[in-house]
Amino acid sequence: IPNVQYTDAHITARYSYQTTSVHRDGNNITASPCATEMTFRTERRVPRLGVMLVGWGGNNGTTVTAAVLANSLGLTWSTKTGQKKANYFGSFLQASTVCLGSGLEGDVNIPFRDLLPMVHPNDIVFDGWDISSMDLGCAMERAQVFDWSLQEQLRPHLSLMKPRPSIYIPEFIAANQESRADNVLTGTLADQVQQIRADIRDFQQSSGVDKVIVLWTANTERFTDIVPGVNDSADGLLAAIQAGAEVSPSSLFAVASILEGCAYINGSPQNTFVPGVIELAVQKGVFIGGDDFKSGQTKIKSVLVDFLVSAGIKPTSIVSYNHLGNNDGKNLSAPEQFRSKEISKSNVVDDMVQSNHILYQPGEKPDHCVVIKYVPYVGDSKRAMDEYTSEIMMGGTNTIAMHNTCEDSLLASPIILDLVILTELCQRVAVQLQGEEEFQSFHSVLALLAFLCKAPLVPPGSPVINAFFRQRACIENIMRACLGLPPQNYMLLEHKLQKNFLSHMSCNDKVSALKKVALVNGTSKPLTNGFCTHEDDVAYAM
Ligand SMILES: NC(=O)c1ccc[n+]([C@@H]2O[C@H](COP(=O)([O-])OP(=O)(O)OC[C@H]3O[C@@H](n4cnc5c(N)ncnc54)[C@H](O)[C@@H]3O)[C@@H](O)[C@H]2O)c1
Ligand SMILES: O=P([O-])([O-])O[C@@H]1[C@@H](O)[C@H](O)[C@@H](O)[C@H](O)[C@@H]1O
Repeated sequence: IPNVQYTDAHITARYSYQTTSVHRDGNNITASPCATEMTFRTERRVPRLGVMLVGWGGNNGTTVTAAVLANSLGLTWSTKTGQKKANYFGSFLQASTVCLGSGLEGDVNIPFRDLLPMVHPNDIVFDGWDISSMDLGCAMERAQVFDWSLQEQLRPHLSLMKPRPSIYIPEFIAANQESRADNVLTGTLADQVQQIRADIRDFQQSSGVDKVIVLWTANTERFTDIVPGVNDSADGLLAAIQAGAEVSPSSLFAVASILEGCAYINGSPQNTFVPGVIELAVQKGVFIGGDDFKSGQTKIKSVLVDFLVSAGIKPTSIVSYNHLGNNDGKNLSAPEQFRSKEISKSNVVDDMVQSNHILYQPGEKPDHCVVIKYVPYVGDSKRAMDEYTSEIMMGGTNTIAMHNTCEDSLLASPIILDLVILTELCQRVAVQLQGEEEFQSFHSVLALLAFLCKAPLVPPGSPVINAFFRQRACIENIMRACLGLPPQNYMLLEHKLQKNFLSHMSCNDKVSALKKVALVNGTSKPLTNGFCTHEDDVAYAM
């Protein structure tokens, strides 16, 4: 296809970025179509990826590591409801599909992961840190997430995995975590940052991975005050660390990762990314992303409120209650740590509410209440109850109530995989604007991860989008752009006119044969037959 070129090294696609520029002059609004010509270039070689988890011995850390091991070993196990098989349900890359387009046979849907060459979770190598010294076999048992018959198969492998000693500053997490802290670094903050950097290098060298991504899935910290001269600039932050000023463990890990050239993702709600961290990431051209995995109640909220507001129904009261008994819940039972979570769970409706000035006056928003209670007996099985009350036509009200029970770590673990795999893919994408020589990468603040986060971190001045399907379409359409394919428009005009014009469409069907290239371990060779499944370790390219 003329606008896409395949070499062994790259997929290079010329793309016309079509937008609508709007100018408002009083009550007059002018909308003009715009086209920005650009070229997307994607490296095709998929690297061997190492993921270092901060909080590796926690429920999420052990669960995601164990799940990858179970999938890579193809494990099955017996339960009271029958035989279970390892899978990646809950990962949008591994377990959801996209409509590639339509042909004479109708829509063609393919696995999301097959749009572009990307890391397969089975191939990820894990390592990490924890303030608890417990090996991952015992930590898996402590987490109480997996069936016993599965744990027995996994334990011999996981027991060999031991978290590295970590940075521990008690004031940042709940006091009830102190009994866990038997695996902590000593020395100055600068010494500890150097140790974390050495750990990253040691892991890369000993494991033989090509690149490392660091992800925080340790406990939620209290928010950090932004202090001029301490954390409001990169230089100030580096000097503050040398001087031993107050810097949170999560920010210290971010600094260490960035200085080692490793992307850093924050799966918790605290403000790890103080201005100094963001500036350092931009200076070093390293990706950062977060905050707070969007896994359960908040994910549903970003769908339900979008549906209600888009349908012209006015949510006026949202109450999100849940209780859980895992260690995360224990940490969140402390006020300052709960406050961090309350903030990230509360801001998720802002963009949808602000988009509809018919329903809401400027500054008006629904009542929104977040409650989290710690009930040890229920463990990782979070019980969530939500109530959405809305105004409907002519003074009517509509109340939606829902109850949602799940193992919280089995919701978060696939999110962790999507975060690191999408981040690694973005590290291989570059964009050249027409008329410019150089190719540029995405901004260091990787806003594309918004789909996976409760409180998306975006580049300064960028809009924060929380609406679930807008976020998902953003990822899909950017990946389509890398293939030179237009965004999905869902118009299906070919079926809506009096005369069906399918036969007149100058599209793929007219192209003698889609150039399909099998991508096997980074090399490429022409396919001899039709599309293959991912299980054949191929990706599609047209
Ligand atoms: N569905 C979910 O599970 C979900 C969703 C969104 C966000 N989160 C967030 O993910 C994080 C982890 O959740 P979890 O259920 O795995 O919690 P967890 O308490 O089971 O695990 C956290 C781990 O971090 C360790 N830790 C604490 N401070 C540390 C430090 N400074 N360095 C290294 N390790 C440290 C703890 O020892 C523990 O093993 C929490 O912040 C939680 O709020 C979880
Ligand atoms: O993802 P979600 O269900 O909206 O939010 C969850 C909270 O409700 C839960 O109490 C907390 O322990 C998890 O860390 C997660 O943040």
